[in-house]
Amino acid sequence: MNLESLREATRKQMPDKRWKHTLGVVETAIKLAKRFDGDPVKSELAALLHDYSKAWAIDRMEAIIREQRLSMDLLVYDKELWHAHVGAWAVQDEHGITDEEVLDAIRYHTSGRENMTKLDKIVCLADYIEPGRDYPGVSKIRELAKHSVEEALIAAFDSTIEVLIERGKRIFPLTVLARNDLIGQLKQSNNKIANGG
Ligand SMILES: Nc1ncnc2c1ncn2[C@@H]1O[C@H](COP(=O)(O)OP(=O)(O)O)[C@@H](O)[C@H]1O
Repeated sequence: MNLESLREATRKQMPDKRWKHTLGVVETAIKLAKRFDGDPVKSELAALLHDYSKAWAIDRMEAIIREQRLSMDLLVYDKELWHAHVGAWAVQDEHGITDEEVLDAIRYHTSGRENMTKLDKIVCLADYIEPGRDYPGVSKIRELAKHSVEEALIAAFDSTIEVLIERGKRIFPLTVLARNDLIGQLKQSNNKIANGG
């Protein structure tokens, strides 16, 4: 399947507002890939497909999670998390996408995870800072994203965790693990710099 028909198929899954957001994520992911030595081709593909199932009915997503045994523990957390796992399954099922790196970047774009790949980081961060995003703290995250994917993602996860706490919601633990891991990665790279390389 070529990129143009994937675009059309993806556009059909969502309302115009979500499609506009998707195009913003694509544009931002390509920029981040160029800035941080990522893979612009995979970044474009994963960004295009990241919200493939976002507008699907909750019942449809729940059925897929159960039938495909995607990640049963997901069901007790915010439904906003479901589309990422369902989307990774759907693009494989409907369009034969088999690149595990791309599928993982779709699957973990909302929560993050431990040991995020560069592609995971790029797609997740692009989703937080694409030009259409407007929420408290977004300009600080955009500023950080000019020099460090890790620092920007930590700030992004902080903002999500803060909102979840304010609203008294459960926190899906992968986001906490992702944040801890990114802090460790930053410490390591700072130590390397302090020790001369
Ligand atoms: N660790 C988490 N635990 C619970 N809910 C989460 C977590 N991370 C993200 N979410 C939920 O997912 C939402 C963001 O999902 P996202 O795919 O970025 O949707 P949108 O593109 O509509 O902002 C957050 O507002 C929050 O409700």
